[in-house]
Amino acid sequence: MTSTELKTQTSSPVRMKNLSKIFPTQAGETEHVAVHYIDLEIEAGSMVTLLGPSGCGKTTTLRMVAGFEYPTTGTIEIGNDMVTTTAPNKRDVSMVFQSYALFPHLTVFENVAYGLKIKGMAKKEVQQKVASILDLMHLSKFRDRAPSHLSGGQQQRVALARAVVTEPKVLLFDEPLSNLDAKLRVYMREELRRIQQRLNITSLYVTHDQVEAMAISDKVVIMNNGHIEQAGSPQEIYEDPKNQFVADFIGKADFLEAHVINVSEQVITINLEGYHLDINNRSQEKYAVGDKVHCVARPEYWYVSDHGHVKGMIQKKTYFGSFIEYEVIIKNQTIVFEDYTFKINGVYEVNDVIHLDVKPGTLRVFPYDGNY
Ligand SMILES: Nc1ncnc2c1ncn2[C@@H]1O[C@H](COP(=O)(O)OP(=O)(O)OP(=O)(O)O)[C@@H](O)[C@H]1O
Repeated sequence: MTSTELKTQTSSPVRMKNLSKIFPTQAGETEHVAVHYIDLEIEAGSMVTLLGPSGCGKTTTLRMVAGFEYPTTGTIEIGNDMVTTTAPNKRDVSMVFQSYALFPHLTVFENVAYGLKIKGMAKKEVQQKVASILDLMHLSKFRDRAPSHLSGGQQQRVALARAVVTEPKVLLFDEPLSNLDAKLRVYMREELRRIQQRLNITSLYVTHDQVEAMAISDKVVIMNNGHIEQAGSPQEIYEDPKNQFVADFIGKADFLEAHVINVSEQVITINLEGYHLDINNRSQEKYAVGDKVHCVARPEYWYVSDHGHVKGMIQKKTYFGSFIEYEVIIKNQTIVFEDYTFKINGVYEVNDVIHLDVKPGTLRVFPYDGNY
């Protein structure tokens, strides 16, 4: 293989240890802890996404890995190199921005070639390498166009080509798809994941969009107030949220008030509006009989059953094409139930009384917190 062919890289992990960022006091304000002593590893060749509400510290974390901000405490390693305070251009990372940040006066080819020329690569090698990457990104036919003559999606592909052509150790994405319309976002996120996996580049991605995060990530990191609430595969985060914040932030969840009526090593039995439900006892929290708890249920885990544990009346029905969402009143609380089987099993109407059961092992309990 020549150096101009596209390689699947030997990737490097990124390790952040005890990383924090405290922005200094400004006039009239107290100092602000944007990132709060986090530990996080991005495994070699993997895609990790930072997800969380506005202001939770996602961008600041990304910028510390890029070298645009220096941490207040902690360290950042890329492979075997400690880069905590290394200048951005010396740490072998590339960043893809929401704004594309292409050079308007250069063609697509020249934009992608720029970083290689700066590195002093010979002209012939540059030609071959850029041609390979444009081919991989399905951009060859646009090579002589100016960025202004491309669509948003095409411009973002050029930005990605420019970021990966220099074979950086780490690729950083700062909400790269935010400017694209919904359909193009879906297409582009698939493209982006394909390229990241094809080139095996260790990547850190910041987004507000949880579906996007689930679709492209090996690991999703849920941040809140500068802390990591949970890091795990998309499935772990969705199916086994560690706390109320994660359960509430990812997907839909009912937070139902209930009381503990029995606790064994394996099972916590709760009383939900007079109905008794068994829940796997996997929580770190210790519960006692009489404790008030939140019982958290995902809407798609409920199903109608003649002998269902919980009886209620439908008060609202909404059609979403692939499922129907029912709001079911259970005495003083509402269970939201999404029925994906209605095209086979039939439809219920408002005021119908139904019995619901829930898929075993899918309910969670958390300590009662008036915020939910
Ligand atoms: N240069 C700065 N000086 C002072 N405070 C800052 C600075 N940059 C960010 N912050 C604050 O740090 C906190 C975290 O900001 P950050 O941009 O990392 O959040 P975010 O999760 O990326 O938010 P968003 O999703 O809105 O982009 C915010 O409260 C923000 O106001």
